[in-house]
Amino acid sequence: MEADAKPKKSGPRLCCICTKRRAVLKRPKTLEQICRECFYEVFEEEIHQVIVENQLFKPGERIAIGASGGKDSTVLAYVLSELNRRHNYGLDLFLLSVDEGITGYRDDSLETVKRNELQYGLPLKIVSYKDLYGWTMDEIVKMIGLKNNCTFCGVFRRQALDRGAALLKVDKVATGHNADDIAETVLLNILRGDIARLGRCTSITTGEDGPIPRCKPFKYTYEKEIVMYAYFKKLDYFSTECIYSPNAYRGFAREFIKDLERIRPRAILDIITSGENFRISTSTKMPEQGTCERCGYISSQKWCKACVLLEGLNRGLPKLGIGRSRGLNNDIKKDTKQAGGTKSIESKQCGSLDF
Ligand SMILES: Nc1ncnc2c1ncn2[C@@H]1O[C@H](COP(=O)(O)OP(=O)(O)OP(=O)(O)O)[C@@H](O)[C@H]1O
Repeated sequence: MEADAKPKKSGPRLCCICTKRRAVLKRPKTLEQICRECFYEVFEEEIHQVIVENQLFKPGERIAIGASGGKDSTVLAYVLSELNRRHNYGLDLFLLSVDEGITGYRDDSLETVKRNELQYGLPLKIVSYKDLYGWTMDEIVKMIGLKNNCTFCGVFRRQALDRGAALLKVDKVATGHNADDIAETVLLNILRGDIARLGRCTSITTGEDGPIPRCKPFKYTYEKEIVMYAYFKKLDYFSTECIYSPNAYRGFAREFIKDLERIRPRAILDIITSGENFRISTSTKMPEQGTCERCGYISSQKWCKACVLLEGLNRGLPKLGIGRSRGLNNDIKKDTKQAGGTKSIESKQCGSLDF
């Protein structure tokens, strides 16, 4: 080194978007070093673009936000109400919570949602498994144990959200499913060979043929960015995992995706794109949509999954609706010589593979 060549002073790294303010974070999706203000802007703007490009909402619509009190739905409620104001979407927003009856988990997270109701000025409706089905998850777990309890919870929650949405008379339900959730579900559906669900799990809007459509404004939003946003904005959310969720298979898929993301952040978006581009062979038998003969809810079987599971619980035979090849619908089918012979590809072990 020459005597007069002094090492350059390295000042604070500047945000690579505005090039003015100091960079305080590395954006997980792109690894760009950016400032807090630019992070808020790109985060919110990307969600706005997704909403506009996919025409998720129409002016004047009533929208229920599925609010669990967790980070995703809390950020969704906050960002949707901000965007609604800023861009004049003209939406009537509501918070809709399902109380599964899990002591030490949902009761605490619902307290968070009640605070969010005041913080964001969004009316809240709570529907409970106890009122709808006569059972809390605590009671179900007491009867069936920890194995398969997610099946009950997932199936009941799906229907409970629809029923709550009907009570609120909303046009659509928006949920906080994020890009990581969707990539994980693509992978799980491939691993299980679940073609029907693989075909629809990447759709940003689902259930348009059912009672109330659902949409996922966070389809392309990374979980790490949601956590960062909630942290910097100091949003009030509940961060404990469900005490009854020992779903190891899903856990492995989640870890695998996190490992891929560490090496290559784009992996999450690429898995979603792969899921979107799968083509279902025309010879694959798909379930036909009908209505449950018992409760009138959408179902591809004689009875919907919730009624089958409930019947099992009430008869003291909780395994009745679990699994693929056995179960009440098959008994019903046999009894009534229902249309057929097609093996059901609807009844899977994990209740949350469908959004
Ligand atoms: N009990 C509930 N009541 C209302 N909506 C719910 C409930 N549980 C889940 N949801 C909706 O489904 C989405 C995905 O739920 P999931 O159980 O995968 O939780 P998550 O990914 O941890 O999301 P969150 O951080 O919002 O809890 C949530 O973001 C929310 O919109």
